[in-house]
Amino acid sequence: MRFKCTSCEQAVAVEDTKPGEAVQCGSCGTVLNVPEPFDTGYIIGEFCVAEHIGSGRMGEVYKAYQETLVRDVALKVLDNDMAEHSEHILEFFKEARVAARLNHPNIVQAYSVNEEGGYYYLVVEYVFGQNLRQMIDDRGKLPVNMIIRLLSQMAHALDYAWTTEGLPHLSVKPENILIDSKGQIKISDIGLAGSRSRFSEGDYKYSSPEQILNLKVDTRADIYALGVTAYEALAGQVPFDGKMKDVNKKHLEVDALSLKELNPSVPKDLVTVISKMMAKHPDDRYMSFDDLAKDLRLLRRYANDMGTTSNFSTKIFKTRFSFTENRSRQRRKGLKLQVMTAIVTVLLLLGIIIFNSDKSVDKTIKVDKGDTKRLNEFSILSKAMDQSISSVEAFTLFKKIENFLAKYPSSQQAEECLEWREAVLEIILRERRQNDFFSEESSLAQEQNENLNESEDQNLPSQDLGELAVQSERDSLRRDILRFYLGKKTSVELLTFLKNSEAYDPLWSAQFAQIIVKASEARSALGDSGETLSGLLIKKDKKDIQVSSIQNDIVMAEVDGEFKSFSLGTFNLKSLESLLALSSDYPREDALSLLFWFRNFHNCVLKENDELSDLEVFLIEEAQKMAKFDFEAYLEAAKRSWQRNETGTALAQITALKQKYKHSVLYQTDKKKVESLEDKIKKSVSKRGKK
Ligand SMILES: Nc1ncnc2c1ncn2[C@@H]1O[C@H](COP(=O)(O)OP(=O)(O)OP(=O)(O)O)[C@@H](O)[C@H]1O
Repeated sequence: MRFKCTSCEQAVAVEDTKPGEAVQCGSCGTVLNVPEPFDTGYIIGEFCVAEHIGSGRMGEVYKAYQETLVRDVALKVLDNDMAEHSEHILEFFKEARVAARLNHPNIVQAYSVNEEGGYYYLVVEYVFGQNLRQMIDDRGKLPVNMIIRLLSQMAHALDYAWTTEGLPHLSVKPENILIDSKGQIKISDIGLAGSRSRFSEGDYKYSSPEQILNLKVDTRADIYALGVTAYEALAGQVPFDGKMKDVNKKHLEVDALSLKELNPSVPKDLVTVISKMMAKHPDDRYMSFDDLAKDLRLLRRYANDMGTTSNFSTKIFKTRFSFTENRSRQRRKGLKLQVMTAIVTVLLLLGIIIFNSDKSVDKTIKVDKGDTKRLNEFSILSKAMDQSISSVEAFTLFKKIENFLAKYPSSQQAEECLEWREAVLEIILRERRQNDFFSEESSLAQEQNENLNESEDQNLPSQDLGELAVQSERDSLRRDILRFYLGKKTSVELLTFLKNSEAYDPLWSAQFAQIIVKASEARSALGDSGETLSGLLIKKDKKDIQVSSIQNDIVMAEVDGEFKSFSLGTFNLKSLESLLALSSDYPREDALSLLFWFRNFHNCVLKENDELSDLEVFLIEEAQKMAKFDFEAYLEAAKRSWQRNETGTALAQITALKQKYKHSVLYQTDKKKVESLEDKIKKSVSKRGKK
């Protein structure tokens, strides 16, 4: 484990020691006591724990500092109970990945999800401020304007999550609403509904009737919970209090006490909005957060005029509100009916399961011929199980088994498949643990090499499995990574990203991590000191040449014992070198370094007719797109300068364009266009000269 020395602030790494034992700091010699995991100073991944913030259903929450990115973060560490179940971990990772895709000013940003030493933790934006629970506890009833603002911001965030990812929050409550020091509202834990609900019965005081009844839920369940939250913040008490059983009953059947009576300063219109949010039947609520946001906008617009007697906007609300008292009552009846139906259904199901459990497998479901082949693949895996199966293969197989189960959930073969799925998951997790290559910077390269050698030495268990490993899931992940890479992300960001994706595709991530590290080295060598990239093998005029150095657009290389220089623009399109001729400045270096290292990393030299890997093809395509963009931008700039009569600039621009692209396909294709513009510019220049 690692922790920070309290004296010199350097990281101290210790092995086989227990918390409380005395050790000496390797840097300054101070004698220190080994802290408990997650005590202040404890280091996990690249995060140094600062303090414990609180506890939730998923586990403990800590404030920590991320030195590489110089920022505070919050670490949400999974409970041991939860971390013991591989399927929960997988779900946690899956949900965290979806959460990380969300990007909204009113949503606590999820950064990454990691594992170290058996601890699984989510890293999220740290919100410096208070949560709504603390505010209600400290201040009692909160101001009307603040709640309208809170509702609006929450509505935007929840609408965004629902419309972009189809994610309901399903745990909206004051504890999850954070208010930062500038008054900005941020909702936390979005996307983690499944992981959270595993270990508790839920936030019953905020649960919508449909959640209580276990019916299908959508974003309207969040509308209900947010209504309850707003009610509590304004009334200083929840609408329904007591034991879970009683509260559930009240959610289903009882109307809350009048908010107006509990807090006369709440305007009638706001009372109406909150009542509509808390309607028992989802159809009587706002249909979406967007609808709610519209009413809130109206409320805010008139906020200055709002008073206890104001009813200026009632007209507007009335036209929008779709429900009447009558309909509401009908709904309630309907709801009761649904409760009865739900109970009867559960009893029936229980009956069926108890008395006729054999029939839960429908043996008549036939597996298609094509899909029977899949089962053979699964059985091949079974034989190869104890041999070396890479995690990539395991992951692909896992996906396949999942698909099979989704298609034939109650077939005879499903049971066997479930067992295989479990076993495959084990492999994935085992590999994940083995690939923990980010724990120590210094041993990074060595560990990666080990991982790589291991994977190279592996005998692929079968042709079938080998093919399985090249599946689309993996490719899309690669694409993400490459986009990141080409999108000028820093290496640190990329490494963090890889660390997360490693759970998904550990082997490839490990390889790519090495490429990134090396490519960054190459890039900095290219950029600053002009140091060599000697040793790189590239293909030129059908010969393998060894690069001596690359600077700007010039490659120095030894060919037949002689040092020669080449313009990068002269490299063949189909080889990886063509990237240089095609891409614009920054990405060109990145992409090329990456490709060089990719090739060298695999100890192979690109031959003229070599088939390019998917990765390379993709990189080349990306580079081509970027180059096209760059080329057109040059052309457009020259044209504009010429139109503005800035002929000197125009000439310089067109000359630069030609110099940069004269060897590229882009130039060949648009040669006429370039030359005709050049002609026009030159004519203007000479006209000016004559004048
Ligand atoms: N990103 C964050 N920044 C600052 N404090 C946070 C952050 N996330 C959570 N907290 C605080 O940590 C505590 C525990 O949060 P957590 O989300 O784990 O549990 P909860 O919301 O109280 O309950 P539940 O797990 O049921 O959602 C809360 O007091 C919360 O305000």
